[in-house]
Amino acid sequence: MSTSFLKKYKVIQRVGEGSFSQVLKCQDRNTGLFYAGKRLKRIYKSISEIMESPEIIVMRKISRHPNILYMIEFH
Ligand SMILES: Nc1ncnc2c1ncn2[C@@H]1O[C@H](COP(=O)(O)OP(=O)(O)OP(=O)(O)O)[C@@H](O)[C@H]1O
Repeated sequence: MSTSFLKKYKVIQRVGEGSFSQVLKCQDRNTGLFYAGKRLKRIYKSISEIMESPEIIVMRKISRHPNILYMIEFH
C-alpha cells in the first residue's frame, strides 16, 4: 500500500475480495468520509505500469452516474 495512500486514508477493515483485488473500507483522514479502497493483488513497479493496467483503463473510462461506482483516484 503506497505511502501517499496511507497518508491520506486510514484503513478501517477489509470488506471483500474479488479476483483481482481486495476491497477495504477506508476513511479520509481530513474529511472523515468513508470510501471503498481497491487494493490490486498484482504488484506494480511504477505509476505508468498501473495506468496501463486493464483495471485502471476500464475504471478511467466509466462516466459518472449516480448508480455506478467510479474511481476517484489511484496511488
Ligand atoms: N464500493 C463497495 N462498497 C462495499 N463493498 C464493496 C464495494 N466494492 C466491492 N465491495 C465488496 O468487495 C467484493 C469484491 O469486489 P470486487 O469489485 O473486487 O470484485 P467482484 O467484482 O465482486 O469480483 P470479481 O473481481 O472476481 O469479478 C464485492 O463482492 C463486495 O462484497
